Amino acid sequence: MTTTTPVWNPQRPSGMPYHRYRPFQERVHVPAGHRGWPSARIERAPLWVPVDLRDGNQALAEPMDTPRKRRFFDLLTAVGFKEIEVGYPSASRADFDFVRHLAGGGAVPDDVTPVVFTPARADLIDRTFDAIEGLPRAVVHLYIATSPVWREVVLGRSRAEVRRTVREAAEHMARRAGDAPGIRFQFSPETFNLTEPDFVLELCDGLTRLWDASPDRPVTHNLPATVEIATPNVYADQIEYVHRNLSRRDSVILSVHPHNDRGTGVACAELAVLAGAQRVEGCLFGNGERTGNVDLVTLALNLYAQGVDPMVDLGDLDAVRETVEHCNRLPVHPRHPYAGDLVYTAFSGTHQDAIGKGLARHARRAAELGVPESAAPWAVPYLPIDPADVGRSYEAVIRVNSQSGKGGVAYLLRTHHGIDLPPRMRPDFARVVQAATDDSGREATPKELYELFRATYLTEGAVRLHAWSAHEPSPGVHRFVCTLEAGDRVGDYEGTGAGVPTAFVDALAGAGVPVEVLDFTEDGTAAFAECRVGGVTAWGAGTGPSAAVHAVLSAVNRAVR
Ligand SMILES: CC(=O)SCCNC(=O)CCNC(=O)[C@H](O)C(C)(C)COP(=O)(O)OP(=O)(O)OC[C@H]1O[C@@H](n2cnc3c(N)ncnc32)[C@H](O)[C@@H]1OP(=O)(O)O
Ligand SMILES: CC(C)C(=O)C(=O)O
Repeated sequence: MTTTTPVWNPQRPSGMPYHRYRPFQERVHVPAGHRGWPSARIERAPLWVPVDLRDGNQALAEPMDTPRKRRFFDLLTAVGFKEIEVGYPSASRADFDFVRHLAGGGAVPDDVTPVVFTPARADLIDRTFDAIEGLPRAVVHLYIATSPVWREVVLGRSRAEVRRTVREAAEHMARRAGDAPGIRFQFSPETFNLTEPDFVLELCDGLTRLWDASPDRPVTHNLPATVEIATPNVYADQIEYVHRNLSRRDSVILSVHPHNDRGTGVACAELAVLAGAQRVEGCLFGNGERTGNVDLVTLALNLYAQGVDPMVDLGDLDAVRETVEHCNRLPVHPRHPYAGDLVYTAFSGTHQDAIGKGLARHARRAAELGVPESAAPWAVPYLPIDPADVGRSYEAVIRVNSQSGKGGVAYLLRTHHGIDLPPRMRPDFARVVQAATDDSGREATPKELYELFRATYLTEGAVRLHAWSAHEPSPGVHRFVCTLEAGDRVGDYEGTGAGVPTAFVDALAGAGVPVEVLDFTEDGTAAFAECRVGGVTAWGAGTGPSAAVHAVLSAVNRAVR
């Protein structure tokens, strides 16, 4: 990359003290090696492991109590998660009690395995094992920070001392587990992404041996980006290096645990899976320490949007969100991928136009294929997935404000009120709507749009029609008899024509109001007419049984106004 500023870029030095921070290359050694991840593809979902009840929970101002944790746990099992980190039992009574609550029976489905988290201290490991007593299956997850800064600043231990601490903790875990068949082990070198790769391999391989892992009883090695420090490609290189160099690879489940400090947690997780990770830890909607853990909902639905089964059912995403918001007492952002209130909504005109056309084509395509719309292949512009697949209706897809255009306005009138404006009339009504929304500075609801439509096209004007009748004296010949008030003249008139509107126009001519009908459309709900009167052109509309007559009358009144 060039270091001199090109002439076309007028940006100036910020004055911020950026020089206080070091590039990742100076903080961590990323081994060069074979790099297969750039050309890999994700063809099936990794094992998702929600850590909301531990990592998410430890980041909350008010940690969850047992009823909230239980509600969250039930949601996770209902959605289809099969391994769930349920707490840090030695951290607090609330965490311990919840694990005891699960051990009490009834809550954990037979195919779900709870994970419990422990630091490398014998007394806390004991408390952890006391908590899981009675659970038929559990993963006991040991962690310790391993990177140089954490070793020096936090733990005050050398590499050798950390290695010894890990070994002693792991031996203690093995003793406590005895020969219980349902207990498996997990290890996390916390701050993996800042740790020397050879040290990670030394610790992980040592534990694979010590815990005697096998393909039938694999160990999980979980490699966290505890605090994100580099672009996601660096994390992918780090993961691929471990993936390719771990011993007894078939006895290891390689897991990742990205955080989101740089806002790239999702990218890190996806690239890590390309690089060989088989298991991903994260939280629903990205709760967690600081900027959060990687968001499992986004990851799962990103796969879904690529035609890969996410292996969790997020078909009622609003219900999932509601439970998570209740348990965490934190709102999900309206722009949050897939789940936010606004993520399937377009306000801007060209997007609305494209979505409206896309939805119409989707309906035609489904009909051609003879399948329901919910089964037809999806290709609607600006909507990466069908909102209906995650339980959203199309109702909020298009919303109108001053940024909107004719397509969006017409779509809302049609879908909410059954009024299908003819294409040539749409710009006319869009101008009316734009003037109103520019004046108010607000969105116009479908009800307000209808009110504007009514006030614009369905009101009376200077030319008034009093008593009238129409009949067809002979086939194809219509006769219109009426009393008309035009300005200060009132009189009885009659006209004939090929249809009711033309017979009415003939009567109008007799009353001294010469009208030329430029366009006329009628459907079951409404009629629309574009008329020219005295050189002025205007659109009008009518509804109900005399829609055709009122459409012409409305256009005339708008033209003579
Ligand atoms: C990245 C992560 O998410 S890690 C998980 C973070 N979660 C939590 O901390 C929530 C639960 N934590 C706790 O309940 C407590 O911190 C405990 C029980 C673990 C320890 O409590 P305390 O003994 O009061 O110590 P404190 O909370 O100050 O933690 C610091 C101590 O833990 C040590 N420590 C930190 N990590 C570990 C570890 N993985 N294994 C062993 N000891 C550790 C530190 O070296 C420090 O020891 P020191 O006091 O001798 O310097
Ligand atoms: C220790 C691991 C699992 C963790 O929570 C982290 O590094 O953020």
